[in-house]
Amino acid sequence: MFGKFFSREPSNKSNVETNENMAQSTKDNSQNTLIDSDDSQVIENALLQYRSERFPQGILDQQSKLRIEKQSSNIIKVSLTVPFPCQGELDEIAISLSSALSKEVVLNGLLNIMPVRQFQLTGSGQNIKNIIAVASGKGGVGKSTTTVNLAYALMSEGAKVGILDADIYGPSIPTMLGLSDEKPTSTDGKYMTPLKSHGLEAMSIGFLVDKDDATVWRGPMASSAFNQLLNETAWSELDYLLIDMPPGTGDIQLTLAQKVPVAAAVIVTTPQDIALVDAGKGVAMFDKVKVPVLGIVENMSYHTCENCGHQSHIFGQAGGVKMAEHFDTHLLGQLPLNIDIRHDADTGKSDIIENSTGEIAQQYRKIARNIAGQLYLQCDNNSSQTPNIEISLID
Ligand SMILES: Nc1ncnc2c1ncn2[C@@H]1O[C@H](COP(=O)(O)OP(=O)(O)OP(=O)(O)O)[C@@H](O)[C@H]1O
Repeated sequence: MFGKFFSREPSNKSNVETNENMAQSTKDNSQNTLIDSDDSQVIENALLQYRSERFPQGILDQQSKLRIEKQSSNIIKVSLTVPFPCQGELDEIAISLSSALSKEVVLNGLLNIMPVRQFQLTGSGQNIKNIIAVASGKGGVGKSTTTVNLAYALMSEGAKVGILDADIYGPSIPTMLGLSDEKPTSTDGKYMTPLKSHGLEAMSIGFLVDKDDATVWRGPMASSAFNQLLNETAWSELDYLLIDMPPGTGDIQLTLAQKVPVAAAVIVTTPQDIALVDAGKGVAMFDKVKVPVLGIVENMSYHTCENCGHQSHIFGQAGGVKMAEHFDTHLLGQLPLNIDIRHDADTGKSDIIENSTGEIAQQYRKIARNIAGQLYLQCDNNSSQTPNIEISLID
């Protein structure tokens, strides 16, 4: 995978101070903790040349700072600034570097996320960098389950994340986060403190009123309840706030999409024809209010038999792929119909937090990286600029 990265050609970036020079300058002081300049060159070249779906123009961009430290004779620690959460991808690069150098290489991403449409909470000075709406045209496709798991997955990738449950008519987030018996409190009588599950901040109408009361609300009432939830919650400084939108594409959804400074939207669907038609309406709705759609997550795409490993496509096959092509958007990922996903959602557990390198967690984490990466690529103007790399070598 990394064959092409390990050529020893000198970097053509004039502003890159070579590790050899830096190594030379510190050599006399700390001979035994000094990093081998060959190792450092291999790491630098690998990162400079690294390309992926999420980093078509390279992982070291204009703001990148690369720091290469030797932790012990056999461990090299590398920190680099990244424009969106992608720790899982850095871990994969680290594995390849470790095997190439026969030393343990640890890659640590320092987040430098540019806000696309920053939301400032009135009176608190706190900012939410990016609000992402998660929507589905049709109910029951697993939108809330996917929102919760993607929020945990973004956290596992390194981001600070919150969830706002805008599914006023059927708030399921409290149950999915294991917070159904909790009530928010307020320290100043003005703002509600969001509830937390494994560090994920959450607010839902389900924390405040009885489920049955909310289901009879009409449009304006639902809309004002939603505004209160967003504006009267004392969110921390968040990188991403995911909004679990009510299912459908009617007036309520349209009003919500217009009222909130949503940076982008993600559409969840199953591969069934009927769900896909409705998901298409979701794409059209966001187009209408000029909110970029980052792509489609196909949920319940396939089921893998626990006994023989056979994959069956219970709800049809390739629907999400066709839909993404039709709407000229991205298929952000496909998730299995899986009993653990259902069990976690019903019992308020999170396999992603408890086993962040497990198979299901890796699937959600990859989609989370695709979402954050697409937001960066589609909406951030700096993404195409030439790298200006600062490299420091610490001994
Ligand atoms: N990938 C999956 N594998 C197994 N079960 C799933 C999966 N995704 C969702 N589910 C289950 O499907 C049911 C519906 O999911 P969920 O409530 O997330 O759907 P929704 O689209 O948000 O529904 P609504 O539109 O009614 O709010 C839940 O019981 C959930 O546990």
